[in-house]
Amino acid sequence: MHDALQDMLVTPNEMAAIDKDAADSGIDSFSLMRSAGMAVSAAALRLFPTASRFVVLCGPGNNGGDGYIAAEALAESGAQVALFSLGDPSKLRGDGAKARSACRLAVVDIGTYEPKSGDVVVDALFGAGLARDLPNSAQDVVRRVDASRIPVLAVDLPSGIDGRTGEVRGASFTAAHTVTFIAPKSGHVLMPGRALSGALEVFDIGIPARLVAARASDLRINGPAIWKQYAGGLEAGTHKYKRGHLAVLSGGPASTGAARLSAAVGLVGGAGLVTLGSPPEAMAVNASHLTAIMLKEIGSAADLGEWLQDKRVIAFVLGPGFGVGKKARDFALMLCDRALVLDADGMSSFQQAREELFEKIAASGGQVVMTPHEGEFARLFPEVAADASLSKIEKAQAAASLSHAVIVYKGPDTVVAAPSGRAVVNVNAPPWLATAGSGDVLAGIIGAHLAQGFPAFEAAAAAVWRHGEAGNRAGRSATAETLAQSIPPLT
Ligand SMILES: NC(=O)C1=CN([C@@H]2O[C@H](COP(=O)(O)OP(=O)(O)OC[C@H]3O[C@@H](n4cnc5c(N)ncnc54)[C@H](OP(=O)(O)O)[C@@H]3O)[C@@H](O)[C@H]2O)[C@@H](O)CC1
Ligand SMILES: Nc1ncnc2c1ncn2[C@@H]1O[C@H](COP(=O)(O)OP(=O)(O)O)[C@@H](O)[C@H]1O
Ligand SMILES: [K+]
Repeated sequence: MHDALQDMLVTPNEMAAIDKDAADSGIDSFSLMRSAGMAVSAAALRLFPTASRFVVLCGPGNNGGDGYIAAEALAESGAQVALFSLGDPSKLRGDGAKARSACRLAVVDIGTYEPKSGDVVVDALFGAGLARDLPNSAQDVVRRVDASRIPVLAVDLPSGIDGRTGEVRGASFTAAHTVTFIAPKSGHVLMPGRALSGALEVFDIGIPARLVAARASDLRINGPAIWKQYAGGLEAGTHKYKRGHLAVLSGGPASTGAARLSAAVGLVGGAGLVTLGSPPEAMAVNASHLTAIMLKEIGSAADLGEWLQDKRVIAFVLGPGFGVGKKARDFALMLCDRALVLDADGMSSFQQAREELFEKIAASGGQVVMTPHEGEFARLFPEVAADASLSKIEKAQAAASLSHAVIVYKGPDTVVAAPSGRAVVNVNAPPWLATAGSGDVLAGIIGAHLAQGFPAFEAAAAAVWRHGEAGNRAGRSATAETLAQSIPPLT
């Protein structure tokens, strides 16, 4: 596969540009539509061999055009097909009109469709061109189909999903399976679009890879291709300092567990050594719970300053259980020129002082990763969080640009974004990662990667992926402790 196409994600606008480039290069757009429609019909027959009737719902644009091609192909194969249209099919234009006239089935208004058991709905109402909320007549049919629980095969996107944001526009079908073309759209991987798309199949309708690659942005689905160049095997002659020294800063005596969890994960994640920096009053409790992790008393900024003289301490994790306040701010500002994971309390401490942090990150040139969940994101980037026009990807990109840090915007569809705009969306995380301490585990894996010399973006992307894999290995009863034991090796 062309390198630029590996795991690529496109927005509907980029898809439209690719489409136009294809037409300008002399490719017949109707032949693309025919390939798309044929792929849908093949998927319908393959996935639903016992369907008693395929109900093809066609919209007013090219998504509907794909539907007419699929309906004709299904009928040709001998299947029972019923065809419904949203709006007057005589108003179809261009390829859509051509597809309608090549379909010999009678078409009736969508308002008359009553779902019956044994039906399979082929949803070709709207795809990438959905520009506003679904019209009421489409929302009504979505509700009827939902209530009847008959399976839905979506063409390109479940109608109602915004292909850029993954959000529901009024209402959306819940598809068992979606056949999309050329590349997944961001709306297929962002929630709730990902959950509503069901299994996603990407079909190559024949647009040359060079045309697609020319429009490919720096947006990908997260996977090993992103970081594999930093995750090579260990050389036989390595030693623990070469593998990297990670430091994790502990909170006070009543809240030490989170930092110890990150520290333990740091070793599993591949750092050669991990030291827990502890305030004096928490030394005893930390000492009583540590074995392979080293312990150092770090009570004040002066202690930290002295420790920073040791350039072999490569990376730092600050935030888990640390406590919100001036000490966290002082420590964070001292660490901006190193490799730093600023998590939890480390970020929340800057709610009223973020400019100071962002300026320091910009001026210091370190490798800083921030890991907000939705609440922390809204605290640190309220104006971005409140902008309803932005997708989660765009929000993470805006936050990275504002803060000059790599942003890991956590959740079921974690987005990692760099200040340059480069971004990945993670898709391997199971819902049981939502368990107390799971974020501390993630911070520890990122720290381990930074200690090993990964650049911040790759460190974060690889960690989010390994965290997801750990969840899959640990299974549904995962706790932060079992997650920590289930992190897969880097290669
Ligand atoms: N990419 C490719 O190479 C290929 C793509 N292909 C297929 O093309 C699909 C994209 O086609 P598309 O651009 O015509 O968009 P589509 O989703 O059919 O909707 C647009 C129509 O709906 C209308 N409309 C929009 N929102 C509305 C609303 N809420 N309520 C009412 N109306 C609304 C809008 O009208 P307008 O907004 O202009 O008034 C317009 O008429 C893509 O998903 C894939 O299936 C394949 O054929 C193979 C090649
Ligand atoms: N529904 C979900 N599906 C997959 N991953 C999730 C889901 N909810 C949360 N996560 C992941 O679990 C982790 C939770 O981190 P965080 O919110 O900081 O929790 P904690 O503070 O309890 O450690 C994040 O990596 C997040 O992406
Ligand atoms: K659709």
